[in-house]
Amino acid sequence: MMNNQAAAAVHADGLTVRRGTGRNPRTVLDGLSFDVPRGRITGLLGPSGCGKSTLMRAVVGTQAHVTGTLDVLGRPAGHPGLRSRIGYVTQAPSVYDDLTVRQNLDYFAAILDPGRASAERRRATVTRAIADVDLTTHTTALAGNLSGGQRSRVSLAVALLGSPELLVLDEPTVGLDPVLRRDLWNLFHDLAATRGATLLVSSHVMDEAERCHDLLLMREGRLLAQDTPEALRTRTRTDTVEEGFLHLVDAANAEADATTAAPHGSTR
Ligand SMILES: Nc1ncnc2c1ncn2[C@@H]1O[C@H](COP(=O)(O)OP(=O)(O)OP(=O)(O)O)[C@@H](O)[C@H]1O
Repeated sequence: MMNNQAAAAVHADGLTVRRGTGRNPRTVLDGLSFDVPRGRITGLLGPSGCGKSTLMRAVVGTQAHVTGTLDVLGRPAGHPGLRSRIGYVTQAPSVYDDLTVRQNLDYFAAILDPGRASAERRRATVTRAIADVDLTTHTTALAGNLSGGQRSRVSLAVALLGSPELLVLDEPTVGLDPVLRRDLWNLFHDLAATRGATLLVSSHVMDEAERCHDLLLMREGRLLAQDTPEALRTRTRTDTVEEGFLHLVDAANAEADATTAAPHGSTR
């Protein structure tokens, strides 16, 4: 029998995160338990503020006040040995505006793979990463002169440099036109299929859910469902993941209302 937990790229059990300062920290992730399977694309979907970025920060090890179990590539999240195995792209592109696209990539490649002896390998890696994100015609452009979408793709190229086993991408398609969005999703599928990478991709656009292999649907810091898009549609008897998500939200609300309205004589 396959051991899902051992095979998972990310395994969470009772994952809880409290954020905020002072005497009133808020629970923003509330006891999440899930697995992110290896070599597949898992979409992390839910409305703005539901906790997607916090979950991603916990996975890459940059989030404080994390409790419960959170294992990443077989090690506790945040373990130093995971740094080179994970590529992380935040919502704010982290590129140097006064460097060209190629110089940005050269800079980060030199940190990952330093030394004169690896210069040729670095050059090839940089060229491939630029091609991956379709910026070959912009290699000599200053990052500061690029559009928002192009800058995001430079960030993504940086994350691809080390051929990471796990890519954590926080809303990578925000602000992109439909053609670029499609091209990026094709790239994500290619990375999973040909390089065996695991991708955890967040979005609040539900139609992007249809492009994922697996889904984690979140709402208000809780997990509403973990399913494939098809299984979710079938289970909720809906035509789209968006309708399925709304169905689950309505069911959760009805359950909460029923609990609140429980009769006084209840034995609970
Ligand atoms: N530094 C912080 N201190 C306290 N609470 C925070 C902090 N940052 C975020 N939060 C709260 O944590 C919750 C989850 O935020 P998070 O950024 O993870 O959501 P999200 O789903 O990624 O939202 P979006 O799609 O808008 O990026 C929100 O209610 C937010 O207000």
